[in-house]
Amino acid sequence: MGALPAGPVPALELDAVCRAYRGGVTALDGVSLRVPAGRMVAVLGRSGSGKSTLLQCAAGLDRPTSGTVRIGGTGLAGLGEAALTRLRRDRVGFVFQSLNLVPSLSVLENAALPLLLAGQGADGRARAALAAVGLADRAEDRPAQLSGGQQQRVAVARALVTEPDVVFADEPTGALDPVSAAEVLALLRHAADEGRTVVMVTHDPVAAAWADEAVFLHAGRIAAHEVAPRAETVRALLHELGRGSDEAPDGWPDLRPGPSPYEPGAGAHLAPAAASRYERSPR
Ligand SMILES: Nc1ncnc2c1ncn2[C@@H]1O[C@H](COP(=O)(O)OP(=O)(O)OP(=O)(O)O)[C@@H](O)[C@H]1O
Repeated sequence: MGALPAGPVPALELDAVCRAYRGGVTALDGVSLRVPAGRMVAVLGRSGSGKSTLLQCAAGLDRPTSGTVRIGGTGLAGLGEAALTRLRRDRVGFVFQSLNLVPSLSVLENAALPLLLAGQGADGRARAALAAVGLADRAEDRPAQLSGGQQQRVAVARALVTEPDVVFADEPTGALDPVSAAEVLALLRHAADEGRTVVMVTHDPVAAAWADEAVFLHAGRIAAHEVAPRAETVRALLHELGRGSDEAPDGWPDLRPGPSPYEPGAGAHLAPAAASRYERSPR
């Protein structure tokens, strides 16, 4: 393989990442992905295509069998557990579908949790993070006193409280009604517009339309990607994908073993985000 062209360091870079599980399942089979700072990427694909595994490997929660993951140019493979934990704590935020809020803690304490765990003063920053998600007045409540959408906004506040470079979101809107989902998506979009990188796994074509790019996984490989995705085209691609077997569906660009669409500079042609911060306008 030739030397990579020089360019700005991507916020997130996966190079030929494979993840095989015992028992012979290859969940990821040579995934390469480069995401510059300030980009929001949606990861789609049918159940079992490897989306969660991709997120786990990219976030340093799981270690690939082979291939490399870099966050801000730092290779994760070379880090010991303590350094990896620090990197995750300082530079990465997570939002999960299952929220993971601590019921016995207040909303404010939940938002502050990453800072508290790091032994840092948390109150001011956590209040600011709560204000940013519109929940300043619910700081003293317990999570159970909030709606599902509000709880997910607390989870977003917690993910952003450390001002991370990269935010990973796994089905962040899966359990929400459309209005609450739009509120959460607007917050993630806003984070990207502020310069953070957002990688979001979703099954929802409408959610994917908030992203700058959509990546479609099929049998552990990137089968296609779409720049400035629209819900209708994402839906159509997912439909095609659903009809596929273990091979890339007919008519899909098979990107193996050619270059990744995420080579440096690949995003330079992207149109600026079409949406206002809190309301996604149709493309
Ligand atoms: N710990 C594990 N041990 C063995 N196989 C696993 C493990 N985790 C995932 N797999 C397998 O790896 C493949 C990819 O799983 P993954 O959870 O990444 O898919 P996914 O696209 O996120 O699916 P879903 O949309 O259903 O969440 C599947 O075949 C799954 O069964």
